[in-house]
Formats: sequence, structure tokens, C-alpha cells
Amino acid sequence: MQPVIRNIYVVYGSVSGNAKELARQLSSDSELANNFTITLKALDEFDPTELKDDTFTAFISSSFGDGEPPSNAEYFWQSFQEISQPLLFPFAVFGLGDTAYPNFCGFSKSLDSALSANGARRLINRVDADLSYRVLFEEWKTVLKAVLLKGDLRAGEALNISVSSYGENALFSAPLLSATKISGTFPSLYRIRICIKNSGIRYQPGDIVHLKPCNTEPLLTPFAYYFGVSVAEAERWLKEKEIARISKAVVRKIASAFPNSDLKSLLKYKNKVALNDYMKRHQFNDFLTDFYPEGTMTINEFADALSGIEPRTYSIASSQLANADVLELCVREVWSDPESTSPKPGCSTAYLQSLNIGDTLPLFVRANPGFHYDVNSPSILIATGAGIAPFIGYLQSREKHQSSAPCILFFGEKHQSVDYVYRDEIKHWLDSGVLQNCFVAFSRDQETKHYVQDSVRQQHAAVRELIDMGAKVYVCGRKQNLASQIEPMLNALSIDNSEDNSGTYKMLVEQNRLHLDLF
Ligand SMILES: Cc1cc2nc3c(=O)[nH]c(=O)nc-3n(C[C@H](O)[C@H](O)[C@H](O)COP(=O)(O)O)c2cc1C
Repeated sequence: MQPVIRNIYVVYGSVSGNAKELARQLSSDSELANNFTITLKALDEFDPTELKDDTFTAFISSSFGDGEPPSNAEYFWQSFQEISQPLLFPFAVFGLGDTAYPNFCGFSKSLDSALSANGARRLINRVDADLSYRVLFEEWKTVLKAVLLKGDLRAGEALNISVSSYGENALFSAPLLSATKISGTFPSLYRIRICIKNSGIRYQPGDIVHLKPCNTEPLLTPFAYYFGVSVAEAERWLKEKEIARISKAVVRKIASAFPNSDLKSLLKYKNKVALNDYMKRHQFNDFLTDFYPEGTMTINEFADALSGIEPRTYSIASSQLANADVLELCVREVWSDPESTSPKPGCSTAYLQSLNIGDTLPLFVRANPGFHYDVNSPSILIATGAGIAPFIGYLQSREKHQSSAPCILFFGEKHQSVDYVYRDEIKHWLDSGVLQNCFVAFSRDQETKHYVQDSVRQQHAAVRELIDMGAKVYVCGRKQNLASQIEPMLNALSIDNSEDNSGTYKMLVEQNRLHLDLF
């Protein structure tokens, strides 16, 4: 016979207060309070070895870092590892987390299995809740009451409401809603709209989509020719292999299995720059024809040496506040050696171009907390090209929040006539006061190149004013174009005639007001 439960401990681990609020709510439930003695504690104040089998413990905790305990559960978790005696009490775990983190509900999952491994009796199946935790909490509470007040143990064993998280080994298949070319200068930008309805995916502007493409006909055909097989056969061996991006590790593997003197020389340290340049401008089919006569290796020997396709990452270009079921991307097409007479599409470019509306894209979303937007703070957004993507999400969320903190946008591209992407949306945001100003820099519209950093310098007074108001600065664009420009661009804003001209950049970094997303 199971011992009678007389007491309930509600213990929580919480940083920003979500788990604590749920714990408070549970501990003050009148039906439970009428039947049990209830104690509410933070996990760090709780000693599980004190509990007897007449005390049910409800663990409610979030996860932080890489699926680690929140700060007020760290001491508990460390002491827990040292417990040697068996635990006898009945328990249930309700975890709060965010599916955008790779280790979704990592701490509550570890806690649930460690309690059970130490002998504690799980009365209710664990719940892994995402940001919509309130709805799941109500369901959990109903089951908890059925178990504790009515002795309905089956209800606890049958509960199955956890949110599953997506990752590299559990991709969500998201139907394509539309793919529109939105800029003219080659290589172009595309606006991709994807349906995430019923996925449970929650994201914030600034977060990242990992898309796992596969190789399609334009990439597979040259391999079919080279190996003398059908495209279907090439697809069978190479569909999921990284054939568009050459990596040193794979080149070394092939060179060691199939020695070649030219390749051996290229792999020497002194030829590092030449090798990097070769890898940047070529794909593996060029590599095969450049170094190996046909017949040197079979398609399966070649496939064995290759690695699997790495997911491609893109900044999300939308806010879920604007549309919870749709996720947007702003993607630049990739061609190897775009200046040559016969550029070849990258894997993801060819893959996206092969899709029809309604086809599904395998993906997952990861949080990027360093680039989340603070709607309550004045802000300066600086983007080049596809770097506009997260800022579209920021501006959508500003609109929904009716943010009154001022915001200005700088955007750089090549030609105003064909590359001014999101022009209508920007105009709407300017007209409606969501955005206070937008300064554009089109580099190729005049004799001397004019870049986004030149616009920032020109608008010195407006930028300085916002910085003095405490503005946060967000910069997104290609590393190659922007990385070396940011520090001088911001330091040029330091007060005129000031002796210390290194002030603004250092100050923004020290105050955590400079957010960079360079790709
Ligand atoms: C910096 C940071 C790191 C986080 N790391 C994780 C994580 O690794 N796994 C997870 O599931 N959730 C993670 N989260 C999400 C929190 O667990 C989630 O927001 C939770 O609702 C917070 O609850 P609390 O207010 O009780 O602490 C993280 C949140 C932040 C801000």
C-alpha cells in the first residue's frame, strides 16, 4: 500500500520569475491548502534528504545557460550530486524553457531523471513547457489535483503534454508559402515566407533559422557526368553530402587515399592562401576534374570521404507578434565564383530555387540572445544587404508594442533602383512613426563609392543625440564589409574637438549597448 500523502512541498528554480510565479500559484491553491500542509521554497533552500514518503514535492523550474539550473538552484543541484541515501518521497517536475535553445528544458529533464534514479517516486509525467507555459501549467495542475485529491494515479501516468523541441536530429518540416526575388543586382536577395503553424516554434526577432537543404539536380549533374552514372545514381550517393563547399579535412582525406603531387603541393602550409582561395571559388566537382582523371575513384569511394550537409543559418526577418504562424527570411543567393562566366549555385540556393509553393523545408530555430531587441530603449539600426533581415523583425515588433523610444535605420546596398528592399514597409513605418528616420547608402549610384558608414558619419548629429539618450546600436551585415568599419565609424561620433577620440566605441561596448551580428 502506498503511504498517505499529508504534505506538499512546492520548490522552484527561477531567474526572471516565471517559475516562481507558477510555484506561488500552486502553493496558494485553496483546494490543495484545505487538504495538505503546503510549503513553498526556492530550490537552494530545499534539502531533499529531509523529506519522508508522506510529502509530495512539486518541482517547478526553468533552465538556463546550456540547459543548466537557474541561479537559485545551483547550490541545490551541486548538493544533490552528493546524496548517497535513497530518496523516498513522491514527486512531479514541471519544466519551463524555450525551444529555441539547443538544450530545451535541460535542467528539469536532468532533475526528473536524477530524482527517479535516486528512488523518488514519479507520480506525474514530466512536463517540458515552452514560452506558452501557462496553458500547460493549467493542464498539469488539473492532473496534479486528480492524483493528489482523488488518488487517480493513472491520470499522472497518462499525462503527455510536453512540447518537443526541434534540432539537427529532429527537424520541423515547414511548408513554403512564397519565395520572391526582391533585389536586382546579382546575386539577388529573396524574401522567403514559411509556415510554422502547429510547430510549437517560438522565436524572437534576432533569432536564427537553421535550414537543412539537400543537393538538387544542378549540383548533382556534373558528378553524374564525371563518374559516368545517372543523375538518380549520383543523387543516391551524394544527395545529403557536402559537395558545394570544399573543406580542408575532406581534401586531406581524398589526397591521402588517392595521392596526387599537385594536391600535395597545394596542401603545404606555404600555399595556405592559394588553397583557401581555391576552396572559396570552387566546388567539389571542379576539384575532381582539376586533380583527378576520371576513373581514379568510384562515386561511393568519393561519397565516403565527404561529410554530411551542414545546416545553413539565416536571421529571421519577421516578428511572431505580427504573425505567429509565419516565419520570414531574407536570403541572399550564393554562387561560387560569381564574377566568372559560369558561376555555380550554392547548395541552399539551388535547393530553394527547386522548391514549389507547399513543399516543405526541414529546419529548426535557435535563440540568439545577444541580438534580441530592446523595444524600450532608443536604437540605431545599421544594416547592409541581407543584414536588414533582423531589423524587419525589430520594426514589426516596435509596431506591435507601439514603442515610443526613438529608432533610426541606416541601410546600405548597391543600386537604389533595384536593391532598395522592403522600401514599402520602411515607408509605412516612417509614415506611422514606428521609425523616426531612414538613411540609405547606395554604393554604386555615384562615381565615388558611398557606404553605410559614410551615411552614419554624415548624420553625425542625429546619431550622437540618440547615443546621448542611451541608444543601443545594432549592426548586421557581411563581416567582410563591416567588421573593420564599426570601431572607426563609432569613434568618429565622439564629441568634436574632444582629445579622446576613442570614446564612443569603448563606451558602447562597456555598457553592453553595441550588438553585432556579422556573417
Ligand atoms: C540567457 C538565457 C539562457 C536560456 N537558456 C535556456 C536553455 O538552455 N534551455 C531552455 O530550455 N531555456 C532556456 N532559456 C529560457 C528560460 O528557461 C525561459 O525563458 C523560462 O521561462 C524562464 O523562467 P524563469 O523566469 O522562471 O527563470 C534561457 C533564457 C535566457 C534569457
